[in-house]
Amino acid sequence: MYNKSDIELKVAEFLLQIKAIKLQPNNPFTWASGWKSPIYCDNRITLSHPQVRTYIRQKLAQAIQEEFGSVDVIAGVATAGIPQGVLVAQELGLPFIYVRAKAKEHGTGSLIEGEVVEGQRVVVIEDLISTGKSSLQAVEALRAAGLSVAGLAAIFTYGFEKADENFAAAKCRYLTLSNYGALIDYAAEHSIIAKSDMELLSKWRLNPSGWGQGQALGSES
Ligand SMILES: O=P(O)(O)OC[C@H]1O[C@H](OP(=O)(O)OP(=O)(O)O)[C@H](O)[C@@H]1O
Ligand SMILES: O=C(O)c1cc(=O)[nH]c(=O)[nH]1
Repeated sequence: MYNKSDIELKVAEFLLQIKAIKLQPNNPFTWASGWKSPIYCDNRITLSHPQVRTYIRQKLAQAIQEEFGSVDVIAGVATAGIPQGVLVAQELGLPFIYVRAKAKEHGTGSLIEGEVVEGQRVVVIEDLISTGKSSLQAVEALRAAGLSVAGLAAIFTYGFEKADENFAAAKCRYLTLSNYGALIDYAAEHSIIAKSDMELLSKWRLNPSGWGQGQALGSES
């Protein structure tokens, strides 16, 4: 049986343990959306840890079966969603395709790689959702190619309202194994993140799109 809150906390624990969660308030990360952020969740590091990547692969596969039912093909979002998607496709014994951020400019000129079969039911695999823009760009490409998108599954979401709005507008369901709330709960319970950083994260989380703009870095108030 798939117990969501246990999985949310277990994945958060793994991400902290393997140092996939990075904090750099004084040297903020620039996200794909252009937002500046004191935190970065690098799910790519899970690939270097067989125990962690196996857990993620198995739990994503289980969640997909429970939430989305029968599926014909798994699609990965380039680049970080590709290896995770391959692992899930292997676990489920399904074909795999992937969606590039933009069409290849030489060779086949493809936007989607692999065997694209119109009418197939696909689940899209992403590593992480911030605004959801990268994920939904892949969803739209798959729909434009004639596939039916059952939903999207990712390892982690920041749980931003913006992402929920974007997925709702695109009429696309999504699930994630873990999220920012679970990460903060786990870190607080086990005193993993320093109090000063926890306070900074609380302020950041109130206005993530505006954080780091027009203020001295590391001293936002
Ligand atoms: O929800 P969003 O606001 O779109 O942000 C999340 C996206 O950002 C990251 O990809 P990135 O573009 O950094 O590239 P990569 O996957 O090639 O590493 C991540 O892998 C997601 O695809
Ligand atoms: O929004 C992003 O670009 C992003 C944020 C994050 O924490 N991790 C990541 O891989 N991408």
